[in-house]
Amino acid sequence: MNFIEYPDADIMMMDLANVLAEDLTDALHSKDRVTFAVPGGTTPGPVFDALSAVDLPWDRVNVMLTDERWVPEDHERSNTALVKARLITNRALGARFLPFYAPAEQPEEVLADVEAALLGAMPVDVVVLGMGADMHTASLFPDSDGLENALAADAPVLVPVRKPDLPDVRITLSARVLDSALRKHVLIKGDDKKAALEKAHGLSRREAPIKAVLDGADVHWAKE
Ligand SMILES: O=C(O)[C@H](O)[C@@H](O)[C@H](O)[C@H](O)COP(=O)(O)O
Repeated sequence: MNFIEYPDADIMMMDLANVLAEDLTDALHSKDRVTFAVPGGTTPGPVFDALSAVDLPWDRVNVMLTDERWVPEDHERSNTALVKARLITNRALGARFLPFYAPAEQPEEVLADVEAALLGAMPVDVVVLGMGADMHTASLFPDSDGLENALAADAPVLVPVRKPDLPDVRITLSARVLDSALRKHVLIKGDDKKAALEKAHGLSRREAPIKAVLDGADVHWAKE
């Protein structure tokens, strides 16, 4: 793990957008199409804004989430809506978005079809991940139903996750899929998340799921 500290969050967001543009360009030198996985949440928006303005062959880029809340795209908590509004726009409008959500009460009803549509885009070439102060990443939440499956060496590509304190069911790329990405970036802000990352080193993957993706990852941190 490579920990990179920035003087402020704005500089971090711009720098990460530039690094991601380089990573995607490098990946595109050796593949016709590349796959880019991005998180939802409140942190990555400014990176998406900056990256969407970069002149890349976006029509050769598959974009998918690291995880999604099981809600329709018009729901305020939809990560799909966030990515379509702030990343797949401007010069990146031509990127191909591969959705995780499909109209069904529960993800298990459509999981096989959703996952089948992703297989052609595997493996993930470049991934950006967030992290919570509880040391979750994507939707790999400690003490959640689905975590064991999502952490398994033979896990499927997508895993449903449920936890009583989550407002909705989640669907997440499994740890093995996230960890196998060629380039891994973790984007975090604030002292609480820095402390959580330090605490994670002494814990298991079940207690601190972020540990499942840290080998070889660049962690980008700014105070605020
Ligand atoms: O669906 C999501 O919310 C994200 O994919 C999730 O994994 C996020 O990255 C962390 O929860 C951090 O969220 P913040 O950036 O809002 O702190």
